[in-house]
Amino acid sequence: MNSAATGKPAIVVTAADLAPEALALLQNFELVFAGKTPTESDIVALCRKHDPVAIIVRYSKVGAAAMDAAPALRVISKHGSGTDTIDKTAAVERGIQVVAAVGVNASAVAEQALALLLACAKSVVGLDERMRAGHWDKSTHKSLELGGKTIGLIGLGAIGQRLAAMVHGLNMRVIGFDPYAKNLPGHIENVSLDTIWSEADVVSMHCPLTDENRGMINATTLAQCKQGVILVNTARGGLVDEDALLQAVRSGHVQAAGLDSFAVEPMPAGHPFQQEPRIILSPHIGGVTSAAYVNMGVAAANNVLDVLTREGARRQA
Ligand SMILES: NC(=O)c1ccc[n+]([C@@H]2O[C@H](COP(=O)([O-])OP(=O)(O)OC[C@H]3O[C@@H](n4cnc5c(N)ncnc54)[C@H](O)[C@@H]3O)[C@@H](O)[C@H]2O)c1
Ligand SMILES: O=C(O)[C@H](O)COP(=O)(O)O
Repeated sequence: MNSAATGKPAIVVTAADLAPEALALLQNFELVFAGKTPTESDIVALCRKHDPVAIIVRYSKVGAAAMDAAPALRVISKHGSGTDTIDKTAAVERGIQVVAAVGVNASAVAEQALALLLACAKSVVGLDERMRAGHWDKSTHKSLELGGKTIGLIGLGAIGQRLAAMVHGLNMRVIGFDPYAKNLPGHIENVSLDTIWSEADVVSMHCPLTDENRGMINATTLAQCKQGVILVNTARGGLVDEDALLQAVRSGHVQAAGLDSFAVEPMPAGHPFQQEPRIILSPHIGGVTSAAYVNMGVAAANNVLDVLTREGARRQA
């Protein structure tokens, strides 16, 4: 619906801002920003008030209630790759298109996964803290050498394949599990999940979160992993049973974990991960380099424009 104030159709953005390059593409729309930490009910209220033609999703869930509050809604566009916070079934039922900006943050996230992996293998954070406290651990410390070790990538799409190329350069053996991947480069072996658990020294998550794979890293699968495995998760927190991971790190079965995504975000104060030095944390910033932030905004905006243009053309035909 067009805004009474501006006469322009509205777009709700579930964030506080967009890159200037994305704003420039959306000048013919009234942009309604939901703020830094919007809840699902905030989005529903904004939809009811502004009846947007599009929602650009960064934070918060977008479910059937938001869709029903916005009769003009034609497209839900993810500022990024993962669409797990969008109720896609409800969108299909209502003829609303869901689009994602897949690939534009792949290098950024793969680099973050590598940074977390290296931080785990080389104890970067712990050694830094020890030195600042006046210690010199040269005679006692031994790092893990990744060259020659096996990494198991779960999900071999844009990010998984970028990381595969990076760790191939470290002379790691790269195995992966992806039931849908085709035409993989020769340095990646697509194997069964059982092979991942039994052969990987590092397991790194790069698949979408779905109802089928929620909690796939759990007490059972962790127990199947090699003693001393490192887990990296830059995908979605819901893929990991956090209690099971914590127990496995505390027991030493998991040597270390590098996490950029969490079951609940922002991670609640007092979360036990904060007390565990062998769990390295980053606040879901894997996809947010300066370049990727621009690219995600531009792709999300262009995806909105594409759908609205196609819809307009279809209506005129
Ligand atoms: N931390 C971040 O900031 C950040 C940024 C971007 C993406 N992500 C997450 O990473 C995920 C992957 O992103 P991408 O851009 O590589 O997406 P992508 O679509 O290019 O790749 C995902 C791959 O996972 C595979 N897959 C689907 N279900 C699977 C399953 N059950 N087991 C194994 N593989 C499966 C698909 O076939 C596909 O090849 C996103 O869905 C998102 O959740 C996180
Ligand atoms: O799925 C994604 O691409 C990420 O979660 C990043 O998206 P965001 O930084 O816009 O939340």
